[in-house]
Amino acid sequence: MTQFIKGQWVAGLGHDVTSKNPANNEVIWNSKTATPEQVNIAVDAARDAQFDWFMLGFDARLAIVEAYRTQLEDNKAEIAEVIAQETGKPQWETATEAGAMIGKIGLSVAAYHKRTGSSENDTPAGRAVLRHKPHGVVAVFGPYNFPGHLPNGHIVPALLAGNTVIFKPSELTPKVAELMLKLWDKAGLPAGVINLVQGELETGKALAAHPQIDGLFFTGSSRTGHILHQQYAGEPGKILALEMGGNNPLIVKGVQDTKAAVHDIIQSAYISSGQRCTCARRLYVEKGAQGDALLEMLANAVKQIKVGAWNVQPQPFMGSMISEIAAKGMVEAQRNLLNLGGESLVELTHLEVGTGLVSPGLIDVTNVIELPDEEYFGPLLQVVRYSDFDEAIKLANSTRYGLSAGILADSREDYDYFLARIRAGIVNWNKQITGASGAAPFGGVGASGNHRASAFYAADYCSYPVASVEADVVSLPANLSPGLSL
Ligand SMILES: NC(=O)c1ccc[n+]([C@@H]2O[C@H](COP(=O)([O-])OP(=O)(O)OC[C@H]3O[C@@H](n4cnc5c(N)ncnc54)[C@H](O)[C@@H]3O)[C@@H](O)[C@H]2O)c1
Ligand SMILES: O=CCC[C@H](NC(=O)CCC(=O)O)C(=O)O
Repeated sequence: MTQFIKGQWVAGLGHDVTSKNPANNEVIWNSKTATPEQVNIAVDAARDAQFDWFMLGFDARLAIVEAYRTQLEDNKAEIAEVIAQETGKPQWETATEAGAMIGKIGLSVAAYHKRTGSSENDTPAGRAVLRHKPHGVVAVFGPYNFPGHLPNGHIVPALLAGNTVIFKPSELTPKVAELMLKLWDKAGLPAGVINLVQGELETGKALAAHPQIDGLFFTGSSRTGHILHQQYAGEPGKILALEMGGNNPLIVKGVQDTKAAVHDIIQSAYISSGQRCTCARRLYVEKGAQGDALLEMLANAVKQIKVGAWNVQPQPFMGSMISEIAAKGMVEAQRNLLNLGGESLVELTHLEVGTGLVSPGLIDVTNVIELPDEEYFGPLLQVVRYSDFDEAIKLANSTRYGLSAGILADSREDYDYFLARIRAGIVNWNKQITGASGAAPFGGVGASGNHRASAFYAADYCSYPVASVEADVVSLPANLSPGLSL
């Protein structure tokens, strides 16, 4: 029983699907997909439950969301283990993902009040009241790389605002989604308020195209996000929030502490085996001796990064990629860059047939005339040597994406110059460009998002404002308009 519809666990009626531990190919979950008919039933259930959920009021909804937080806290170790087992990320890292899921509750409550909530002002025309109402029934689509934290970042604010939800997780991480729904169920969420439909393209398409959803909150690839955006053309009444990928640049300029810079570069490019939307993909390093020294130290450090299965001790920095297919995709991406004229500084290799384990790679692409503007979603950092700062910024901006960007530079002036010119939703100075805070808005421009930032601003896309002018009784104005007599 792996679909959760109208408060009941039911079997999928579609085709067989499995989920595998990518570090050893062992099957850890199997089921059948939800059919389009089951998606219809889930949407109907969410529609039936929505008004009562809204009318419960914020405090009653919050009490249930807080009961969910208690479930997350009580089951934190299991959540971290299931995420690790299904994604391949090491346990030290998935413990932080489970922690972020817990932290999301407090942040979403604060954001609800700060970004939405209600307010009143007396005006000459009457009492002006601002309230926010939920959109209604919303679909949440999640990615595989943060299968708990990122869907949670849509679901929690959506429920707090009074929406009901149909959640379609990544087909690569169904077990994490199932565990999340078990915890919501234990928290006492009324039937139909959240529904889970598991499956692949057929299930996702049926949900995204359903006429009875009022909004869709998506985190995933730019490719899928663009398909959804086209699908929603001509649907101004539906809210679409797209959180997509990036081809993120990091510039190094005038840094004294080379070792610290190398550390920030590694945390930017190789954490989660390069499978974060915010990961640095392109590194701009000044030509000359200082740049040569930095690259030498970086290459040595990259060669020493420990890679291994999620549960080995001592823990590796990088776990497995999500699948063998993803690992092979990275080997292919590297081959493509080499064919275009790239020069390998550290080779990315597929470490074990049948697994997603790869070693991290570093490639100098300075001589590639037309660098593909692609998000290679794995541990392969492209290095470009530059001659002057304006050239580096121009190259950094030569992407259709605009998610994260950063500069490592000891000069405040250089940072200000960069900040004014770089086009991205997350711009960091002397800090890694991964690990964004949930207390800030999180979203990109260009092909990375549609101006509906998530994290602290997720509250914004979970409701719409209602402006009212009110008086307790009907009363005549002191002066009637010219030409009126009563
Ligand atoms: N900006 C962000 O906040 C953010 C965060 C995490 C990941 N990402 C991006 O996500 C990507 C990795 O995740 P992924 O590979 O799981 O993404 P994906 O686009 O393949 O899948 C995301 C979700 O969409 C569904 N889907 C795929 N095609 C669909 C279609 N045609 N119609 C409806 N649903 C469809 C999938 O089943 C899944 O649930 C990377 O590009 C990464 O940069 C972005
Ligand atoms: O993979 C993409 C996002 C990873 C992560 N970003 C966040 O967690 C945003 C904050 C939030 O949603 O609460 C990162 O930047 O590493």
